[in-house]
Amino acid sequence: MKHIYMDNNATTAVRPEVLEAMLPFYREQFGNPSSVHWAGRAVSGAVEKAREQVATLINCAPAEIVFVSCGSEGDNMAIKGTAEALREKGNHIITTSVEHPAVLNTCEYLEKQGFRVTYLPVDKDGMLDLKELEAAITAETILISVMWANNETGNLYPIEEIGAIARKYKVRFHTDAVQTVGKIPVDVQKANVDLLVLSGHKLGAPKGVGAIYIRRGTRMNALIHGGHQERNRRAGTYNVAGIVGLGLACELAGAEMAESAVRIAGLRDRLQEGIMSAIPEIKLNGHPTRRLPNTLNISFAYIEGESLLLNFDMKGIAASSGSACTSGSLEPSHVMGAMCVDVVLAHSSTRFSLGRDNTEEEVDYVLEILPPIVQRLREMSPLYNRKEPLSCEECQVIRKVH
Ligand SMILES: Cc1ncc(COP(=O)(O)O)c(C=O)c1O
Ligand code: FES
Repeated sequence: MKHIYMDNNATTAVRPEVLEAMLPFYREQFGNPSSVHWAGRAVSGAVEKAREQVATLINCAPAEIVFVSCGSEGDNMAIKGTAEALREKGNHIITTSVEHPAVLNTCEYLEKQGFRVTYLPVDKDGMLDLKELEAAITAETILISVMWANNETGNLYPIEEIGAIARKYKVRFHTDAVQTVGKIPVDVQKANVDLLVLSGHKLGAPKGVGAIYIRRGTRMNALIHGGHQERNRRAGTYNVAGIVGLGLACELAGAEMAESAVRIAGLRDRLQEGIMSAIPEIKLNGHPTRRLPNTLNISFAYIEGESLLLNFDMKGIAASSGSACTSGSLEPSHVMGAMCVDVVLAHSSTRFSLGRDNTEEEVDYVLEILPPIVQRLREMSPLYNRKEPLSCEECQVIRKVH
């Protein structure tokens, strides 16, 4: 059976060159970079080289990069570290209703600690109203946290404009760029961000490593206390091999980005157009143009995203419904809920996220097998046969989305 992987927003394969570069650090170069002897010295240079590679990709100074274990840790550090450090100044945080759980659940945690959080709504395309954002700022606001790209729809948020607003009101600005870095150009100077988070496993580096950019002079509390690594900003023995892998993946992504973004967008558009011309009653979720080059999120009315994925899986195709963190539950995604996608469509939202290894043949294979699967599932669907929208009262599956 063919294996076609179209779930690159969940995770990516480690690039072969990246794995090769990492291996020596599991073998002969096993030292702890914090040690002053030969074994430590042999690897501390590799960590610093990786720091430069990451910094170059996002246009900051190497000293402004702190290595962490994953995107979730970076988001926790950015938000909790700011909330604690600026508690005297104010207790209000602004974010959006479509953030990843790493941000949303951190904000909910802080609400329990006495912080006030504004969750900005989005329109039906999943976009923000910046006037609403500006109006939400008060004298108490200490942080604005808006993701650069949404993991489910691929929507790109106007980070430069939000950064300018944050500057105007002297509010700190954090962006979760886990889905963005490595896919499209990211420049922290142009974007006016103070804190930015990225994650290795989304760009061809391994799982278990990420980084946070902390603009020079940004006062933050640490999340993990212990040794003096990362100039007291993040304790814990370095994941040397992971960090080396992240550094190389960033360098490769930077070198290839222009070419690969165009190629991947071409494949994504071929998939989108093929689906749209072959299957009726579908809806594109997210903004049609302001989105990542690799992401396509479509709802196939009347069918369950989960059953579609199961049928895909049997044909060797890996895609996803909702985000990797929330799929497995039958609740529709909070992102679809925030976009007011109706219940029949929310349940059938399916995400294809392409990557550098996908080919035109793979797209064509998906286009060949998809229409008959959708047709068969619709024929089996009681909703399709009755041709009427489901009311909230009748909804057995969704607890509360609107
Ligand atoms: C937008 C976004 N933020 C944060 C994360 C969490 O990153 P990690 O898996 O490295 O913890 C993800 C992962 O899916 C994501 O898509
Ligand atoms: S349709 Fe709204 S809760 Fe079921």
